[in-house]
Amino acid sequence: MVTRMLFRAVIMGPPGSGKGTVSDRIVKNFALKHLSSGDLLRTNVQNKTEIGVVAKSYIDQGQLVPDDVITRLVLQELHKINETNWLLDGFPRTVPQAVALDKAFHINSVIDLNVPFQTIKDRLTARWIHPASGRVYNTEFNPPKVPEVDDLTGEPLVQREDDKPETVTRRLKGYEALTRPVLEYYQNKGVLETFSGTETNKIWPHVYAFLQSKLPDVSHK
Ligand SMILES: Nc1nc2c(ncn2[C@@H]2O[C@H](COP(=O)(O)OP(=O)(O)O)[C@@H](O)[C@H]2O)c(=O)[nH]1
Ligand SMILES: Nc1ncnc2c1ncn2[C@@H]1O[C@H](COP(=O)(O)OP(=O)(O)O)[C@@H](O)[C@H]1O
Repeated sequence: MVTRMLFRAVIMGPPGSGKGTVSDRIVKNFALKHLSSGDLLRTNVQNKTEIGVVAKSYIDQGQLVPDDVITRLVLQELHKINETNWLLDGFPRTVPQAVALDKAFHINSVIDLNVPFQTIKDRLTARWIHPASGRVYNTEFNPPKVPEVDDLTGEPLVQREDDKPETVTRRLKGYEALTRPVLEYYQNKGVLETFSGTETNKIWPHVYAFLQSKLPDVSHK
């Protein structure tokens, strides 16, 4: 069956560990579709959809959106890209989400970015995003060509409401309590691949080599 040959990966790591940045590099180098639960939620918030209205208060407070809401949203999107290899970013974040995902798809690999919390706190205060595309900048690491302006569209960049220091602390605590068990869940299934470090540029070559070993037949750009 064709679906058996498809590559389904998840990228995990605490908020600010570089999931979006690494995912960007992955899609530039491998034939994978990237789906970010955070981007998906922010689009819904922006468009004031029913889900967006519910999700906003959770996101702004640095809390997770209820499992049933996010699971329905993400699975619906994944079914739309059923025919392609994909990389899921930001989901699952709880064990019930992982169980629900397992029921729908077979996950081949879980890429875990293991970055110290102090490094993350420093990074997130310098994060700027282009909401419409999900493009991510950092005033120190990858600044836009013109401050506070998106390189491609010229539109203004914004700082995320949930990147305020006190909200970041709450998100990191939530990660420890609710998401770390998901790493154990995947470890037990034998699909967890952990990449540790404090700099994306040093972690990236290892992720690249790992994916090359998993996706040998994918055409590289
Ligand atoms: N200083 C620094 N910033 C980084 C590095 N890697 C990513 N960033 C920035 O850190 C922030 C968080 O990265 P992001 O990819 O959005 O993480 P995510 O929340 O896990 O998706 C962004 O502003 C990135 O541009 C790095 O190696 N060093
Ligand atoms: N799988 C999920 N389960 C519950 N809430 C989620 C999920 N994915 C995203 N969210 C909500 O969206 C917010 C932003 O997520 P995301 O953009 O992935 O953050 P980061 O990339 O900084 O980890 C989270 O703090 C949470 O409120």
